[in-house]
Amino acid sequence: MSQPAPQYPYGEAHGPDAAPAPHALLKPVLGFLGTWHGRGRGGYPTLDGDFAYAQEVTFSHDGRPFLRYEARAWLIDADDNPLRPAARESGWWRLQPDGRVEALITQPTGIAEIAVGHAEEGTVDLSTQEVALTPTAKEVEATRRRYTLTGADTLTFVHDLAAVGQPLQHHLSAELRRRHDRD
Ligand code: HEM
Repeated sequence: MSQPAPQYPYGEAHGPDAAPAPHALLKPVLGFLGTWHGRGRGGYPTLDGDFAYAQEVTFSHDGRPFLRYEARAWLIDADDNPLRPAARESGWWRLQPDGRVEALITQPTGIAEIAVGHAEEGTVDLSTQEVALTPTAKEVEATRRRYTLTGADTLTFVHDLAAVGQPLQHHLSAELRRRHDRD
């Protein structure tokens, strides 16, 4: 008797030419749309040494003036073999008419960030406005994230971190390439 539950009827676009058409406010970030992967290096004064990691990042939209953002990383050895899963996060970048970006980003380590910044052609620079922590999360005070399109298919990412009593400083940098098998 009962009808099948309705399926979500709206599409998700992973590229500027995919449907639905992007909202006009997404113009400064159209080059980010899609899935990226690559390698990076990280470290922090409280850690024993630097580490190498690989990462996959996806930006998509549903026609409204925000991007959906998802990233997952894993540690790798010198031959690119996976060592263990590392940070994951997901969130939303809300584009404003003057190019400001308001971002909401959450991580399974108990950290939720509200970050603000701006998008110009090819770069997005976000700094923490507020961090909320679950009771057992590591003490994170602030972050700064810079994403730069260095070519149509290359994206660099730099992440600074103020946490566990340390001032804002480098935690991660990565160079990502666009994946063409997913659009
Ligand atoms: C590509 C993404 C990331 C990678 C590969 C990464 C990797 C690491 C690694 C390997 C450690 C050492 C502890 C461990 O082995 O788990 C660490 C520590 C830490 N990371 Fe990250 N991380 C990433 C993103 C982030 C982000 C987005 C934040 C915060 C917003 C963050 C905050 C921290 C903090 C607070 C510590 C602990 C430092 C300490 O207790 O001394 N990480 N990270």
